[in-house]
Amino acid sequence: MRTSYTADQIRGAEQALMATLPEGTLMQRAAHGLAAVCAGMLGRVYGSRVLLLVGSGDNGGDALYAGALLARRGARVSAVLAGARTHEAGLAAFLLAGGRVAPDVGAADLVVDGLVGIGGTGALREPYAGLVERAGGPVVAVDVPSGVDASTGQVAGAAVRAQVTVTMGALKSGLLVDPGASRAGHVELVDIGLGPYLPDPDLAALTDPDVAALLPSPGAESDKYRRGVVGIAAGSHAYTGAAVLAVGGALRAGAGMVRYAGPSAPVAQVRTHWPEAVITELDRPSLAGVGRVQAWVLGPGLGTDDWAHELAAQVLASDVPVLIDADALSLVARDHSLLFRSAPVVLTPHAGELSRLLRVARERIEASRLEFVRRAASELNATVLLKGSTTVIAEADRPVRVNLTGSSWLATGGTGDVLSGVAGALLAGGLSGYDAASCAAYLHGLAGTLAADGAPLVSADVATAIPEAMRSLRRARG
Ligand SMILES: NC(=O)C1=CN([C@@H]2O[C@H](COP(=O)(O)OP(=O)(O)OC[C@H]3O[C@@H](n4cnc5c(N)ncnc54)[C@H](OP(=O)(O)O)[C@@H]3O)[C@@H](O)[C@H]2O)[C@@H](O)CC1
Ligand SMILES: Nc1ncnc2c1ncn2[C@@H]1O[C@H](COP(=O)(O)OP(=O)(O)O)[C@@H](O)[C@H]1O
Ligand SMILES: [K+]
Repeated sequence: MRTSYTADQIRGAEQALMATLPEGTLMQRAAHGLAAVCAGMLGRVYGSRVLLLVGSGDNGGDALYAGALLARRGARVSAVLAGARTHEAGLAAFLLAGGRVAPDVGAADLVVDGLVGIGGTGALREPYAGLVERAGGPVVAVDVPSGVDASTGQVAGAAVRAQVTVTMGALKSGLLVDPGASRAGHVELVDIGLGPYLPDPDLAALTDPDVAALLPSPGAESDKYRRGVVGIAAGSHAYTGAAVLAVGGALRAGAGMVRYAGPSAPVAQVRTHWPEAVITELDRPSLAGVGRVQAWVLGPGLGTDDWAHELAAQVLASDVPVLIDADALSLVARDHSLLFRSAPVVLTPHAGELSRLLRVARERIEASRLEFVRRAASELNATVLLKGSTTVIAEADRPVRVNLTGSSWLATGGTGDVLSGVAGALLAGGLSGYDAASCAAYLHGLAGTLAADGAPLVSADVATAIPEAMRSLRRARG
């Protein structure tokens, strides 16, 4: 499990650790780690040109001490002092090591962004914003890319786009969640001894072994019913493909059995693609003849008419976990009373669907994914998986899970339908909503990466690659 923290949490831990150490120790540890990463990026340090962007706080201090270490190894290091103040001891060490102060940015083999770290608030002000725009060359960000909110990943204006971010002591949540995550590039963590002082994390991210340990796998006593039967209420005369994809996701993710219920047009498609599915053709919105399931997937391609509403109401009146996706999210947005039930609910909206559920503009949700996924989980009393370039999963009183797998090739029609089937199979297999959603996002992202392999994929490829993704996890676990 990887964990991350807000700026306030980091500051609290740093203060507790600092109280046990001689003054300046932490900054020296930070600077050594930073200089080592810079040296690795430069390859040959001697004779290279390094430009430091130095702000008024300790983030600038880290940059100056690291600049001093590089200057001692023969780099030509210059520093633009952008703040009203400069870290005094850091500047003295930098000048003593042969660094020089420059009036403005110039050509460099490496730019070190020490403008602001966890002390940054809001959009970058001038002259910082202008420096960020003008500086050329590969950038290593100190602690967080300046302009990215360390706690949330929000970017309010100009922000550094780093190749590498060297972060001190522990990951900051803003490095894991877009838009901040895509500004951070590759993240290197420098151990400064903060571990024992860290509180419960703000975010948690599953890793290969975590997911391998959580995934259900059949034992000697298993049969198809014990492995989990998933019901899929999806598809309509207008949208048949979504049903095929959701059923495919559930089958490939290891459901013991998939029961599909829908009208004649998607039934014909599902029957053709998935002879394994047990199908009930519905001529009216009733689940009377469908048989028992351990979890439902409700919504892909379902439509939003009265027929769909009635079917959704029946599914939600059951006593098993229900995953609500796509059109069923629109039904719920119009009629929140559908969510009044005691069995677990997992919602899997993208930002547009969450915008309808919360009545908040889509752009605001994309800019502040953590805030709105938390709000949705608490207001709707459900596990909420918010899809997109960063997928985040929230449930009341648990750390938000952030998904670290995936590929932007997944941004293509129908991949969300596959995800709903995968998550449904895991719910039916006995995982909680929180674990089923997190593991499904992880597998789906991994399968997307495997299926794309650097080129376009179609959503059915993602379902096909789910077993390979599972195998790769189990291989990693040994
Ligand atoms: N504590 C420790 O043990 C360790 C800390 N470490 C390091 O210290 C960093 C935190 O240092 P910090 O607290 O001094 O804050 P920091 O991020 O440098 O910036 C604060 C100043 O920036 C300014 N400013 C803010 N927003 C702005 C904006 N939008 N646009 C423009 N300016 C803005 C504002 O200054 P003002 O403008 O008010 O003069 C504010 O005072 C941390 O990230 C890590 O790198 C490591 O060495 C490990 C040990
Ligand atoms: N830029 C991106 N990077 C990574 N994953 C993405 C990106 N954009 C979309 N995705 C993923 O692709 C899937 C798209 O789902 P969704 O929006 O429901 O599409 P559809 O409704 O067409 O099935 C989600 O799992 C989402 O997280
Ligand atoms: K920075």
